[in-house]
Amino acid sequence: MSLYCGITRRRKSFWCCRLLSTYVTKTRYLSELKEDDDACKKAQQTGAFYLFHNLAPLLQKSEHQYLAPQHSLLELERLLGKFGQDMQTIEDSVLIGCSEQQEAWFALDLGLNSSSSINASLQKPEMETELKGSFIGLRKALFQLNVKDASLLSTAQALLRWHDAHQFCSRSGQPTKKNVAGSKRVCPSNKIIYYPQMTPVVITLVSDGTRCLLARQSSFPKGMYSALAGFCDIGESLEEAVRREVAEEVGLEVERLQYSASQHWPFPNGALMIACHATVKPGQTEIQMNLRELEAAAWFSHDEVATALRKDNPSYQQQNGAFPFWLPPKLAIAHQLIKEWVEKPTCSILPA
Ligand SMILES: NC(=O)c1ccc[n+]([C@@H]2O[C@H](COP(=O)([O-])OP(=O)(O)OC[C@H]3O[C@@H](n4cnc5c(N)ncnc54)[C@H](O)[C@@H]3O)[C@@H](O)[C@H]2O)c1
Ligand SMILES: [Mg+2]
Repeated sequence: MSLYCGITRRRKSFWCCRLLSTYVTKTRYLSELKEDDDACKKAQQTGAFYLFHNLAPLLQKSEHQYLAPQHSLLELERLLGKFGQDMQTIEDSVLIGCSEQQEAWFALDLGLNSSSSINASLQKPEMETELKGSFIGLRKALFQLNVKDASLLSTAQALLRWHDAHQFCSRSGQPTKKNVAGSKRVCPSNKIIYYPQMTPVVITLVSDGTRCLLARQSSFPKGMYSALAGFCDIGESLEEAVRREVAEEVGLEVERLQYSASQHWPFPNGALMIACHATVKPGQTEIQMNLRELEAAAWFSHDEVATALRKDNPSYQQQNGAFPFWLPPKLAIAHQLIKEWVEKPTCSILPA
């Protein structure tokens, strides 16, 4: 017994003294900032701010891509002062991450119609000149950002949007108050805590063993086809959501399902995209398209898909008036799912 205790003690001290990895240190720092308002306020002093206006991020154009500039608290205070804005606006900022050196990153929207920023929407062009950038819709800019900025700005936009839409307690009707990091809102009258939410969405690449099924909605850019996507219903498992969505949209029953990857997606209101491969029952490949949801759906050969993957978004129209077939850009999980199938078409017919 005593020997056992000795080993346990030695192990414990080993774990406590072990140098934590940068990732673990960073994660724990962020978790501390979410729980400790004073620590988070302190982090703002040395932190960096990403600016938004009505949920459009401030961006600077650099050759073929956009860059997301950072601003210090001092620069932000100077900007707010110059435009006669209330310094309290800074309290609306939300924590979105930190660097490896533990410089905290925040996002702040200068244009949302909270009481402290009511005049800001009038000053957008002047602010853009002052900040040497433009506030550009994320849908337009997302695919011209590097992976780090795309991920940070997607998180930031989803969090800012959630706070803007959850200003009041749904039970008491009283204004809710955010913590400094913006990881929750609390109703002062009944202490109900609201946490930011995202909606689970399944995205499925259906295969019949040799071909894959791609579809388009009328709202997609012309010529672009993607895997089948759909919001999970309440109470559903991931598997049930995939089966239902495929049945609803193209009238087919899938039988084998394999999880591939997931991705946070900022549209329409912050979704967790869960990507899967699935196969249809042998011989059951006749598409019965749901016209309320889709404009077109078809089976595509391996060659057709592999060729389309190599092309960028073609903005030209063919002579017959049709638009060439193309696939979602690299950053979208749909692209990754399709690429995975092209590289290994059997990935969707492995036993689940
Ligand atoms: N990142 C990617 O690669 C990728 C690819 C395709 C689709 N998507 C995303 O997936 C999302 C869902 O795809 P879809 O539009 O085909 O879904 P869908 O097939 O479930 O159809 C959308 C309809 O579902 C209903 N709906 C049910 N729950 C909803 C909820 N929580 N929020 C909004 N609408 C809800 C609405 O009537 C809406 O019109 C899209 O918004 C799109 O942005 C992402
Ligand atoms: Mg759909």
